[in-house]
Amino acid sequence: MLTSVDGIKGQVFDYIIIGGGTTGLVLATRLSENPTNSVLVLEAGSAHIDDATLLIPQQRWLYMGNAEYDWNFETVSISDWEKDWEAVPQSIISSGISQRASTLKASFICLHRRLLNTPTAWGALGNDGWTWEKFQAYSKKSERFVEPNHNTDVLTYDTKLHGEHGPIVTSFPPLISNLEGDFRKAMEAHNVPTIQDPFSGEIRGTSPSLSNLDPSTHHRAYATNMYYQPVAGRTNLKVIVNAHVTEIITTEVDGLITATGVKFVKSDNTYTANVAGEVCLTAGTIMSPKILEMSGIGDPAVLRRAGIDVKLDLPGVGTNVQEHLYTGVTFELTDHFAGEQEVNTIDCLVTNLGLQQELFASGKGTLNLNAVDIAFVALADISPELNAKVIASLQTEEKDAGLAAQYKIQAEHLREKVPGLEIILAPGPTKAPSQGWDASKKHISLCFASNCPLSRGTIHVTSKDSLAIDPHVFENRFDTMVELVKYCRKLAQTPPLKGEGEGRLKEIHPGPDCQDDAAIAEWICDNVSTTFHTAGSCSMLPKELNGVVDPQLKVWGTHNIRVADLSVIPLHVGSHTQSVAYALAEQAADIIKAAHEK
Ligand SMILES: Cc1cc2nc3c(=O)[nH]c(=O)nc-3n(C[C@H](O)[C@H](O)[C@H](O)COP(=O)(O)OP(=O)(O)OC[C@H]3O[C@@H](n4cnc5c(N)ncnc54)[C@H](O)[C@@H]3O)c2cc1C
Repeated sequence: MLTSVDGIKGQVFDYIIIGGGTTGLVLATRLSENPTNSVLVLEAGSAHIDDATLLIPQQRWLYMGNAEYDWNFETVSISDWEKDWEAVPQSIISSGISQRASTLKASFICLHRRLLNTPTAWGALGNDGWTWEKFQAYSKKSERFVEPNHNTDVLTYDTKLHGEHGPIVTSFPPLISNLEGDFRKAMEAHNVPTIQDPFSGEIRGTSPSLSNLDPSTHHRAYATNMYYQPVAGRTNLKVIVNAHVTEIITTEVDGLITATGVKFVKSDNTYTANVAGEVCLTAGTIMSPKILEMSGIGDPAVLRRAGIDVKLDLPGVGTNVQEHLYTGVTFELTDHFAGEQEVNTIDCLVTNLGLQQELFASGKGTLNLNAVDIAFVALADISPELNAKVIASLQTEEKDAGLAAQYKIQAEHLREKVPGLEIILAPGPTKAPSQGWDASKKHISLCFASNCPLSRGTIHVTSKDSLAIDPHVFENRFDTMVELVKYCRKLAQTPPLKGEGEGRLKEIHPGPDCQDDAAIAEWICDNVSTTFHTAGSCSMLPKELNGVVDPQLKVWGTHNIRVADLSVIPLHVGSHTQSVAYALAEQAADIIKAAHEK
């Protein structure tokens, strides 16, 4: 239950979970299944239980950048830009990475994907027990799939691949764009097949994406309402919100750092919560390394610079940060019909939001519209020449041992055409109307993301209060993004997506004036964004490969501190991360339970 600081006075908990977001609430729910375990969750954000701002997924403009919901993190300037990065406006750079605050950690459009090769790669990087089979089993454990009863020609699936009894309801959005069939045929014309259901793990191709939406309410289904709320009455599970953790309190026992409690600030007062069992960090990729460093665990040079006493020399903390990069080409739709059906786009959310809000509850209207079709492709699909160039560069570049092990796998993936790029058929523009489009018209975008980054960023404290997030995103060239722009343009000219005659897709961003590679690269610099899929800052890797946690998710050199959020991913997934976070947390819960049953 939600509790006050007084509600935990004098208690010593079996588990303290830092961060009540996606992974934290899964862990809290599972660890408190045993009534003899006492579990405390400390969450920096507010509760926002039953908050329509979050429950209606398409209302992202209400929470993005709103300090009540959003941490509004900013990155530092990109440090090693291939071109003269002084010329790049700071706004692009500083809008790099941001995460949401609150127990109600929510995602945008809620797309679920699973990619076979990545959990296998985590195992190959020295992590016994991390396999595709386990990942698939834990994904199913988190999921309750509801079959669609509309657009069944487009919304294909294989029930065998989905969970039936898990907490997170997955379904397809009630409203689709109606351009999906034409998009698939255009992709097929470029030798990218249509696949029935990507949950098999073989995702190369175009397929319909699931959303974490409850079709009985049309609301977002996520950790707060699907894991936590049903068990909120458990007396052994306590959650304090608006509790900002600043430090894990430790002592040394038998040469291992051992947590005895957690320091947190609430309403400007500092408190300590005591632990007898374990501290589990689930504060997310950006804040988990910060909390470790604030606790004296990290690279001694970083800690000393920030004025923090070194308790444990662990140089991997805050390194190996990986992110997906995202933007899109936007087109005005000059013909509003695909065959007999009108194309649905989100433009009318700008011109007639009131009507759309009225329609929402009945499952109608544009607030129920979501992107459905995503094509996952390999770099070799869009440019065999660039693919060969990147593979060669991975073999010759100098790097540390941890990165060398990851690059070896990334080169294999590139050779084997493992999809590392995605193209999304998005039913709307990529920018706000103030940035140059007319909301009285209809728009679609071919959005794209580069999901298997070669560069690695860092997240480190610079003092006791400040954090430097340095994404290093363009260190390994942005030719891939340039090729993706060209590929999306080619797709827009491919029948039947193109439409009749001159075509129905009139490009407005970047627009016809942006043609040569240098101009496209410049446009990308100005328009690229995070996908909020940041991972890797507390990587699960052998210590000698710069790892932070072992395969049991325990911080190397500690007795009872684990990290169980997306920061432990040692090599980024080529898919969206939310379903990965649920599966990871389910596996983490079993690891922790097993450790204490011994
Ligand atoms: C805007 C946005 C859109 C997204 N869209 C999608 C999507 O469409 N599909 C998809 O698959 N994925 C999406 N994601 C990604 C997905 O939501 C994340 O990968 C996932 O939630 C990560 O889970 P986590 O538990 O690691 O971290 P989080 O869910 O971020 O949880 C961390 C929690 O810790 C809390 N915390 C941080 N520091 C402290 C502290 N010092 N003390 C106490 N608490 C603290 C935070 O407030 C937060 O609640 C999106 C993410 C964002 C931000």
